[in-house]
Amino acid sequence: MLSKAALRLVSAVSPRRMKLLLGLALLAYAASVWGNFVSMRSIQENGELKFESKIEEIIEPLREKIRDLEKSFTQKYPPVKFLSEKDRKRILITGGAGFVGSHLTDKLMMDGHEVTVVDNFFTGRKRNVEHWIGHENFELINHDVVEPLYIEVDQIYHLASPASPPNYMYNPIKTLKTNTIGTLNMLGLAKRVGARLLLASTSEVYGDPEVHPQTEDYWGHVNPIGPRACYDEGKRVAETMCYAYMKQEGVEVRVARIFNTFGPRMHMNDGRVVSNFILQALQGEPLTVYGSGTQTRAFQYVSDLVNGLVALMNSNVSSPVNLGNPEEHTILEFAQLIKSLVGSGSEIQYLSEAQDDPQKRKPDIKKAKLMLGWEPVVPLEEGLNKAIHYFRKELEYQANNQYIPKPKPARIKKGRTRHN
Ligand SMILES: O=C(O)[C@H]1O[C@H](OP(=O)(O)OP(=O)(O)OC[C@H]2O[C@@H](n3ccc(=O)[nH]c3=O)[C@H](O)[C@@H]2O)[C@H](O)[C@@H](O)[C@@H]1O
Repeated sequence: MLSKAALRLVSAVSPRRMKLLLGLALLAYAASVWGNFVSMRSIQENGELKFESKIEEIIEPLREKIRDLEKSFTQKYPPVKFLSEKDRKRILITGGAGFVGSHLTDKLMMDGHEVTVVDNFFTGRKRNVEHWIGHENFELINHDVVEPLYIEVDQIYHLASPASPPNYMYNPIKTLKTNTIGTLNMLGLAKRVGARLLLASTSEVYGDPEVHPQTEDYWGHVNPIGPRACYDEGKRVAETMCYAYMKQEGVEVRVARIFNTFGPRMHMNDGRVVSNFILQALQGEPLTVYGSGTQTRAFQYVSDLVNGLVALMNSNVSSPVNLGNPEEHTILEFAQLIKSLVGSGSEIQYLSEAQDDPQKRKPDIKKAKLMLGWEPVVPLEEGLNKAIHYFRKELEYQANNQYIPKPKPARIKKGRTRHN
């Protein structure tokens, strides 16, 4: 039926119309083919777009990570002043990676000087100065001052020596060598290059003092054969060497008698009273008081000491100067203060008295006030809170990275025990 009707229609159409119709059909076919092609392309393009945006989603966080890594590799240093050639000094700090030395390094670097730190890392740590490594004004040398050193400098801050009683008693001969041979070497260097040398001496030169508070003209009361002598006598002879080089060789010397100092970057195992009490209070352990706790000390915050050292170095005072905070406390009062600042319920544990422990100590700082215009400005509690914050962070750090090495068994060789 349908084919008959179609035939009739076709025969009714003239050949011209037929051509037109065929042309139109061809055009429609071509259009439909093109349409399909275009829609397929757009599906494909859409797919590609989606694929690309998916890849972008994955890549962007990776790019972000690379940017972060690049940032962490491009070391950012603390801000440093620009000093003209005339004002910029080449400064050597022996023991510059230690507790006091590293704070002094920070100050002198930020003031715009060129600083060379020399340390044998017995009590110092690279970590204390790592924020300067790579800076054009900074150099770190792993060197023991017991060996000579040949460098060109304008000023020498000679701080190298263990300062905590357990550390300096650990190897008394080494403590003596550091304070005698080490000081001779540094004075020799100062003489050779015409540098000024500041010796970090100590309140321990007064021993267990019979004069209170201690003035610079007091000669002291030291047991020359006791357990503290390696440090006390080592520093006393170091002072003697400074003045011999000054008189005989014309070396410019400065001598700072440093009283008890505390602050961040004290070693966790330092063993001095401030770090011991803070760590004990933070961990809820008993605070170990040696003896009755009635012995006294006066504690200064490290930034005050650093300002005093720089003021002394740049002054014209060549005789010894006390640098300390005259606020005196008994050790027991000090234990109670730290307990309350930490908010700790730790007990007080009385242990036997340390041999030759000075029974009272407090600096007379009239000379520093008058001749350097210096005095401590950081209140004890403020300084202690900073130190507590530091040790709290150190404990957290330790807890997250704790690595307890297994003790190595002694190696047996040919039937005999060898000490590793
Ligand atoms: O901190 C310092 O700058 C000084 O430290 C020590 O001198 P010392 O006063 O004996 O320092 P600590 O070991 O902190 O002792 C202070 C007092 O606390 C007592 N102490 C210490 C540690 C402890 O856990 N418990 C405790 O009661 C000691 O017996 C002593 O009476 C060094 O010998 C000095 O050279 C140094 O300048």
